[in-house]
Amino acid sequence: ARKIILDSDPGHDDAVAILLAVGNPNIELLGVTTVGGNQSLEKVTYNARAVLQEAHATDIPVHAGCDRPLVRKQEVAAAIHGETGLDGVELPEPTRPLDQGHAVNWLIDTIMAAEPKSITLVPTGPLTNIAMAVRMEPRIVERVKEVVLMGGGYHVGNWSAVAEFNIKVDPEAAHIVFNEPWPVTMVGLDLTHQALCTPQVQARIDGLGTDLAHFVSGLMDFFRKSYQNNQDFVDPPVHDPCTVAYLIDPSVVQTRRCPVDVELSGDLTLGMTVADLRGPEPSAEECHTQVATKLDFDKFWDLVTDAIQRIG
Ligand SMILES: Nc1ccc([C@@H]2N[C@H](CO)[C@@H](O)[C@H]2O)cc1
Ligand SMILES: [Ca+2]
Repeated sequence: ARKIILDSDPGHDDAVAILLAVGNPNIELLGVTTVGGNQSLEKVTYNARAVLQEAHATDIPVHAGCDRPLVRKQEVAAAIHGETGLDGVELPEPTRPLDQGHAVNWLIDTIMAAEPKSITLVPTGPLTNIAMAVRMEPRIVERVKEVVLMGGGYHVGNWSAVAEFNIKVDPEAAHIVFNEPWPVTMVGLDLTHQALCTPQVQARIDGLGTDLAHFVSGLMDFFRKSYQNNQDFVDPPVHDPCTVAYLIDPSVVQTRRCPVDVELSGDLTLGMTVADLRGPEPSAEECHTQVATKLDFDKFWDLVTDAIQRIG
């Protein structure tokens, strides 16, 4: 199984990413780390613990990380995820205490103790924790198998005309992560806006009939209303699990190798992930970054539904 660490800010779609990682047998979720993003660090950390509780996965450690960006002031996405960061459902009381120690230290210790190239980092929030870990222990860059992150977009923005929330909230952290010489797959909005939870998809999930199925459906109801009211979408795009789905089955997500860098000083373009799609596609030896382009919608939702069913 593919060993992963989910660095997240739950968040409705982060929650689905956690469930996909817990439910799919080809993924071994080593732990969840949290970062301030969709809501405060305290709220997203509670939410991560509650989602794992709901999935009966109380063996999975949760470590809290950075509560704000490296440089800039914190911004949350309360309009999308609500005051709790996971509005729309009753959250179970987590029985597993929050694991002690800062997420950045746990990330470094876990990666340095593991077989080289055995752990995949899956960030689905602002990249503050990952950037801090890289600066504290540069050797994690050569030891990590790859980074598959939800963030950015080469033609799409959602927190500005051209920038995506996870990147724009902490662009300096993103700049660090994209410029280290490790394999980075950017699963950006170009891809995740295809991962729409249509009423048909939601009905199929709800139809599983379990408490967890209804929990996920409740999350999607809230997420749909938020997206309708704030982003003029009919159906909500469930961004974060696209990263895990790609790791389970690479055929679910088509990619294109290209240079990607993060704008740090543009008035209009701060936080933009600038992908250079010109000319022939470079090789992996020439270019360590790739972007996700096309989603296999049916395969993706099959994986999500299957994981929810397997958890029971
Ligand atoms: N409008 C909006 C803002 C933030 C997010 C969160 N940030 C990423 C998408 O921008 C996802 O990780 C999601 O959790 C989603 C929608
Ligand atoms: Ca997220």
